[in-house]
Amino acid sequence: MTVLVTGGAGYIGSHMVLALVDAGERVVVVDDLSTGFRSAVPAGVALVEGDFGDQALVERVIAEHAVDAIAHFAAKIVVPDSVADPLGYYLNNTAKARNLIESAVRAGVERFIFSSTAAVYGETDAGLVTEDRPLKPVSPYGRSKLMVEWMLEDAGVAHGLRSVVLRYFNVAGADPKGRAGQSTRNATHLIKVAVQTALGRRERMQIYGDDYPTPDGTCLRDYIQVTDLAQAHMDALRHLRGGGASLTCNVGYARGYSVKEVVEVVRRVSGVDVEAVMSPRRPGDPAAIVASNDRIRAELGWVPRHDDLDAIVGQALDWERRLHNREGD
Ligand SMILES: NC(=O)c1ccc[n+]([C@@H]2O[C@H](COP(=O)([O-])OP(=O)(O)OC[C@H]3O[C@@H](n4cnc5c(N)ncnc54)[C@H](O)[C@@H]3O)[C@@H](O)[C@H]2O)c1
Ligand SMILES: O=c1ccn([C@@H]2O[C@H](COP(=O)(O)OP(=O)(O)O[C@H]3O[C@H](CO)[C@@H](O)[C@H](O)[C@H]3O)[C@@H](O)[C@H]2O)c(=O)[nH]1
Repeated sequence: MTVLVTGGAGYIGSHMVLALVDAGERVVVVDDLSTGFRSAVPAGVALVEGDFGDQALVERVIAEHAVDAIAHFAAKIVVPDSVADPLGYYLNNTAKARNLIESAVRAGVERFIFSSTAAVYGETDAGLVTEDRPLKPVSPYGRSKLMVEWMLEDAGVAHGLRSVVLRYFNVAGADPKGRAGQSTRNATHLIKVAVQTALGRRERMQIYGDDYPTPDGTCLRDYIQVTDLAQAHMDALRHLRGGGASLTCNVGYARGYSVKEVVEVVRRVSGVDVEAVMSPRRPGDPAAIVASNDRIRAELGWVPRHDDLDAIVGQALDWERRLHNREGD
């Protein structure tokens, strides 16, 4: 039995590949390396360079590797880019996911784990977001993912495909053993940008909007450590292999930090007085979004082990230093 990981050369997918290899699982990665890196796939793991929407390719991989489960990470992921290029996002994240789901059904793969996002909720009022909140995504990115959730639900009813949909909140940090991290070029994620600024890779950073209805006026987010997130997928895989029913779960720590608080943590942990310039709001950003994680704890037995923003920032700093030494990868 082999797990097919789409997007396994990317940031989060590569941590999932490590978790699978650490657990003794067989893995095959399909990745077109559009934002991922060959070097992120550990030696000994098969990397098929190609498009996950290419049904002939995917069905051949499923047959050749005896795939019994698919963990689908591959996507375009930048919220403001999705506002500028919605059709590109709907093609890659939605239309190609339709093909992949059809390939799973045709090839008899019955287990599917999907990387969804907190962006499916859109604006939320105060309090922790539970999975049954109304889904009103405010960006094409969020909509492109929500449609995949619906396809999985419908394919489950029609074809018996069982799925775990994981709605990640803001993913950050790196493998605590230093084997993987976020290598994304021109990254837009807050912690990565702040850490790069601390290390002098960027002169200054921007804080997008301080007039939100939040305690300090900047946006609140729930930062989930990437190894804890990979573990959620391992728990989901065990659930599906054990015959568990389809499920949708948030993955977050139920604790929000404002943009200003994150920048302060980066200043403290790095010892550098990062220059952060107040700027206008960025399109597509909801004011606050913090997860309830009761369901994933109860249904999948997920236990977070890395819920510590100082440590997350420390891992991101370590990885960024290492990346700099390896530039040209
Ligand atoms: N980073 C976050 O904070 C976050 C939060 C919520 C959800 N997610 C979701 O997690 C998943 C992984 O995100 P990431 O941060 O690791 O991004 P990433 O860009 O590092 O990884 C995406 C990977 O998918 C590959 N890819 C993209 N389109 C492809 C295609 N058509 N065919 C084959 N490969 C393709 C890229 O080359 C890359 O390796 C995405 O689905 C994203 O929507 C991320
Ligand atoms: O240089 C920066 C970068 C970000 N921000 C702010 O920081 C917050 C977090 O932004 P970012 O790290 O870009 O994450 P999000 O836009 O919240 O989106 C992330 O988190 C979502 C889930 O919540 C995922 O679906 C997306 O893929 C992922 O990019 C937002 O308020 C941004 O406006 C800044 O102020 N300055």
